[in-house]
Amino acid sequence: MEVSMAAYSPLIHTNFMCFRVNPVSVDFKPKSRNLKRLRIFCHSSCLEVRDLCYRPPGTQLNILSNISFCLPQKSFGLIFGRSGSGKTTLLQLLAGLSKPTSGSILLQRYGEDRFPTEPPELLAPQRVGIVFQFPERYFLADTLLEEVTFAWPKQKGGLQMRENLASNLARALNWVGLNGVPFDKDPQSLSGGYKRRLALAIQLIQVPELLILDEPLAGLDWKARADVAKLLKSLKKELTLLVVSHDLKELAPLVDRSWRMEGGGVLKEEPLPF
Ligand SMILES: Nc1ncnc2c1ncn2[C@@H]1O[C@H](COP(=O)(O)OP(=O)(O)OP(=O)(O)O)[C@@H](O)[C@H]1O
Repeated sequence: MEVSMAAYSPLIHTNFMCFRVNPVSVDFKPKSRNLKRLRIFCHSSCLEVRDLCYRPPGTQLNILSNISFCLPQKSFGLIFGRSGSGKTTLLQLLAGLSKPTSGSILLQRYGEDRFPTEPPELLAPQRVGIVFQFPERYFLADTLLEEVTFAWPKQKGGLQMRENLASNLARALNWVGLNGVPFDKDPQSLSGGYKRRLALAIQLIQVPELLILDEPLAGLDWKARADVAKLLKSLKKELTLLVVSHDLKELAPLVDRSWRMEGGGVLKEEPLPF
């Protein structure tokens, strides 16, 4: 499902995140076919989604039914499944664009002893970054600099936040490989792959706790797809990524956990189907 500009524009610029934590060692039992049960170094926090249900206002049918899963910090989760099964709807709930009918979206933190440090906290939408399908369709500005700074706070009181964002800007552009591109370049003149990089950079400036991507390879040529997949692999070293995609083979090497969304909005952990 594509998202209207009205829904997208404020979101791409307003989802902020504020803090990061250090990794500790925990047991991680991936069910993916290609991964043995192993003990890896990870994760001082974990996204925990519990019993999430969604029924659009005024309807009788649940689009999402009792969805529960967890995704450790700095890992790559992939959701696949048939068109219309509810994948985009789930991403919209995680990003705070819609409110769940019931259930919760939490962040559980762990101490060095690998036990929870305190009860899980609600994951605020400001700490989630989201890149929608075909994000370049929603670019608004005439220059790269205007695009990345579009929704930075303009009022006087926002000075501190502007300074923080500015100090992250170079790092974000560097991260996605846009550091050599002139600030006055028209975003629409970039190649397909570089437009995706720009959409990612806008989210990375805010260093999200969770970065959500809806069909990140859709509509790109083979070279750009390979480049974006490589970029996602490098982002995974620093961020927690949750991706919805039909491009399973290209993303498979990155995947730590995968789930199939079935009809009726039921999510089941499942290895990739090939
Ligand atoms: N506000 C709404 N009211 C009624 N039905 C809705 C609403 N939002 C989504 N739907 C329906 O919910 C179902 C799930 O849609 P969604 O876009 O989440 O599926 P998807 O798995 O992401 O599909 P695709 O892979 O094609 O993007 C669809 O049948 C859609 O028409």
